[in-house]
Amino acid sequence: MSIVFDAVTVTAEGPEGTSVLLDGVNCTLQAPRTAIIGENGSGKSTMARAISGLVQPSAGHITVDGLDTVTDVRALRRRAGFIFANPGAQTIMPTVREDVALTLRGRGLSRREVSERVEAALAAHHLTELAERSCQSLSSGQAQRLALCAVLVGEPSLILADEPTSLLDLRHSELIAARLLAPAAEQVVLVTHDLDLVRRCDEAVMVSGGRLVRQGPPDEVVTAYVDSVRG
Ligand SMILES: Nc1ncnc2c1ncn2[C@@H]1O[C@H](COP(=O)(O)OP(=O)(O)OP(=O)(O)O)[C@@H](O)[C@H]1O
Repeated sequence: MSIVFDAVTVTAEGPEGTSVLLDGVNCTLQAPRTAIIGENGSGKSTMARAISGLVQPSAGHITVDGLDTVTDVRALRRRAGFIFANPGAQTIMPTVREDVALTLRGRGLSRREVSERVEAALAAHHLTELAERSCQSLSSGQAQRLALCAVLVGEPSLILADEPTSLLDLRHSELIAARLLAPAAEQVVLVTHDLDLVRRCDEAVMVSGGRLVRQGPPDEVVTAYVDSVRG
């Protein structure tokens, strides 16, 4: 798969006028696992949200395997799974099991197939014991695991994950990192501050002030990032 940013600018209107969130970003992301890194407010989440079509460029275009993120958004949503930074916003159904099953609705699967896939996904994310719990009653880390589980059960070709391990304890960070870095999807794009996780990806890009300032092997990009912070 290939994600192409072609002269992408994203702006937002606020009380203080127009803010530039992304500023003329050009890049092609095609490594199986790409990490987006940078300081708070640099534009990482905006990049991820723009790839998913949740945010629209005010200039330029983004394509995912040739699908335009604005005009082909429905086709794109069928292929991509998005894990938000605030996982509580992502649960729709009352219980954990129902929320995972929702992803498989409308796909023409038999009840048995749905049930088998849901139970396997719950087990893989250590959620079986919480399956009947109300989504609203989960801790933040449990909600983050549920969000990932509900995305992965749909077997998307592309996973966009915004800080997927930020709320997790060490054991579950490892579990989720392993799930994301294993070939769970053809392509995974992660926004993260976890530099160990970045080093386990195939490529990294660094964003600063809404611009893409570096792209390359994770070790090199992490070193440039650390140097830029420490001066
Ligand atoms: N709707 C909006 N209106 C105005 N400014 C916005 C809007 N959304 C984001 N921003 C600003 O755009 C900039 C980039 O935000 P973004 O969420 O992409 O940063 P980030 O790199 O993901 O940061 P963090 O590491 O803190 O999650 C920030 O300065 C943010 O305040």
